[in-house]
Amino acid sequence: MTTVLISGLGLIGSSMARIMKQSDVQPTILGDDPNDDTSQFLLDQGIIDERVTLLNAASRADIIVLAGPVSVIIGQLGQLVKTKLKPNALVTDVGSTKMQVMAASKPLQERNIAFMGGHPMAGSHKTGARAGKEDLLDNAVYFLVDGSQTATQTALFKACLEPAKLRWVTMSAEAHDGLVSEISHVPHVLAANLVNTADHQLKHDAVGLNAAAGGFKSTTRIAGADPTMWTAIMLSNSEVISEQLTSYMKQLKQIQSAIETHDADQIYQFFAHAQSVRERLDREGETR
Ligand SMILES: NC(=O)c1ccc[n+]([C@@H]2O[C@H](COP(=O)([O-])OP(=O)(O)OC[C@H]3O[C@@H](n4cnc5c(N)ncnc54)[C@H](O)[C@@H]3O)[C@@H](O)[C@H]2O)c1
Ligand SMILES: O=C(O)C(=O)C[C@]1(C(=O)O)C=C[C@@H](O)C=C1
Repeated sequence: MTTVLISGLGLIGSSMARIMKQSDVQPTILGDDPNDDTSQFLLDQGIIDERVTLLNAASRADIIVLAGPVSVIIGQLGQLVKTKLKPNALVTDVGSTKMQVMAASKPLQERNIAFMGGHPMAGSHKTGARAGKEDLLDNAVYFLVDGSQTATQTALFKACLEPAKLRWVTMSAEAHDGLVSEISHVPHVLAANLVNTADHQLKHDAVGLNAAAGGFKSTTRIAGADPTMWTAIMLSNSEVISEQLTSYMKQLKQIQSAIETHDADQIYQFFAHAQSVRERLDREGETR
C-alpha cells in the first residue's frame, strides 16, 4: 500500500489528490493544510483519507508532495531535513520555479533523502481546493528536474498521476526557469499591468472598463490569479523575469515606433507573425 502525503491542498494539491485517487496505485492520501475548511471539505469528499501535519506524518509517507506557495515549499524543505522519513521516501514539489527549490533541497539530498523537482504546466487563475478538478492536468506538460530520485521512485510517482496522461519533460532548473518565465511568469506581469493601466487611465470614464469585451477579458483572465502565489513566484525568479521584461520593453518600443511613423509594413509583419505562431499553437493543441 502506497502512502502519499500532500502538503498544500489548494488548486494543484487537491487536483493531484483527486487524480491519484483514480489511479491503479490507489494510494492512501494524507493531507496537510492550515485551512480547516479546505481540509474538512476534502475529507468529506473522500479526496484525502486523513488530515495530518507535514512534520508529524512525514515518517509515514512513501511520497511527499509539497504543493503550497513556492516560499512555503522552500521553508518546508529546510524543516524536512530535520525530520525522520522512510528510507525510500521521495520528496517532490509542484512549485512554479525550480532554481531556488532545487537549491533548498540540497541539504535533504545530502542526507540521502530522494528529492525530485516538479511542475505541472496547467492550472487556473482560481485558487483553493473547491476549484481543484480531477481533469485539471489532463494531457499537460509536467516538468521534472532531476535531483537524487531513483527510477523506481519516479515510476511510482508517475503511476500515481497516470490518469492525467501527462507529458513528462525533464530539464535543468535553469532551463525550466528561463522557459517558464517566458511562457507564464512574464505573461502574468503583463496581464496584471494591462488591467492596472486600463483601470488607472479610465478612472474617470463613466463607461470605462465595463465596456471591455472578449479582447480585454481573454488577454487579462490570468490577472485574476492569487497575489500571494504570484508574489512568491516573482521573488523566486526575479533575475530571469527582469531580464525578459527588458527585452519585452525593447520589442514594445519597436512596435510603438512603427505605429508612430505609420510603418504599415512593419505593423503588418508584427501581427502576421503573432497570428501564425498563435494559430500553430491552437492546431498543435487540437491534435493532442
Ligand atoms: N495555480 C496554478 O495555475 C499553478 C500551476 C502549476 C503550479 N502551481 C504551483 O503550485 C503551488 C500551489 O498553487 P495553487 O494554485 O494550488 O495555490 P492555492 O492557493 O490554490 O493553494 C495553496 C494551498 O497551500 C496552503 N498552504 C499555505 N501555507 C501552507 C503551509 N505552511 N503548509 C501547508 N499548506 C499551506 C494554502 O492553505 C492553500 O490551500 C504553488 O507553488 C504554485 O506556484 C500553480
Ligand atoms: O491557466 C492559468 O490560469 C494559469 O495561469 C496556469 C499557469 C500558466 O499557464 O501560467 C500558471 C502557473 C503555472 O506555474 C503553470 C500554469
